Amino acid sequence: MERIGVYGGSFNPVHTGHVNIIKYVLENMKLDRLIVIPVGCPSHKDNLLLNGNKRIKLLEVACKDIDKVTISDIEIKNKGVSHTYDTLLNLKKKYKDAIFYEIIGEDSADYLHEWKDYEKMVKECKFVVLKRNGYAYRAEHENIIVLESPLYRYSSTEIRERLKKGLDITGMVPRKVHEIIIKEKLYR
Ligand SMILES: Nc1ncnc2c1ncn2[C@@H]1O[C@H](COP(=O)(O)OP(=O)(O)OP(=O)(O)O)[C@@H](O)[C@H]1O
Ligand SMILES: O=C(O)c1ccc[n+]([C@@H]2O[C@H](COP(=O)([O-])O)[C@@H](O)[C@H]2O)c1
Repeated sequence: MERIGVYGGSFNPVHTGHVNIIKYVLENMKLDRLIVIPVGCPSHKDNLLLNGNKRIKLLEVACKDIDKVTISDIEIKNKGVSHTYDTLLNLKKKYKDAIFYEIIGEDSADYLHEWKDYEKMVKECKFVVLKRNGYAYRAEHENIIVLESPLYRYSSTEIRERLKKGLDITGMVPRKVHEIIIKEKLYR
């Protein structure tokens, strides 16, 4: 059975932590494929995100050299609020005989029980939780796997704030992503 990782997020913008998480999970969960899904319209926060196609472009640049990774526009193309369970059902139609591993950080895991259709989702896929600074999540279901992952630095918020203040973000995002952010004056 194909092992498919699904990594959803705002990616506003993609940062070095995201990229390291992708590499770590691919390796440690022995995934055959990992689909990165930038959110279209978030259900749980204001939609003040950079345009979806720009976020996709930055993700493509960031993941260009990582085997087995694809960036999906499924949530960005769909009108309406994005819900992970709806996306999972869509993917299940396309990849019929696969096990899905939803990749999240501990901060997301902390309110996972509030996600739409959480009870159904936790029976139909597995969650893979990555450690995050300042959190101490404990799994409450056998399908939630907490990895003993390294602590990855950076958050998109931190990067947006630095850019607004005109501060340097070298190393916080992949080099090519940095170049585009500067060239196109994103997040100013
Ligand atoms: N440094 C990190 N360590 C562990 N998990 C992370 C890290 N950065 C992001 N994640 C996880 O990756 C997923 C997507 O993250 P997201 O795109 O929201 O980035 P973020 O840095 O948390 O953004 P923001 O600061 O805008 O909230 C979420 O489940 C989040 O918990
Ligand atoms: O489906 C839900 O109800 C739901 C509620 C909160 C968050 N999510 C998803 O969790 C992922 C991480 O969210 P965020 O805000 O940390 O980028 C992203 O793909 C969201 O769509 C999903």
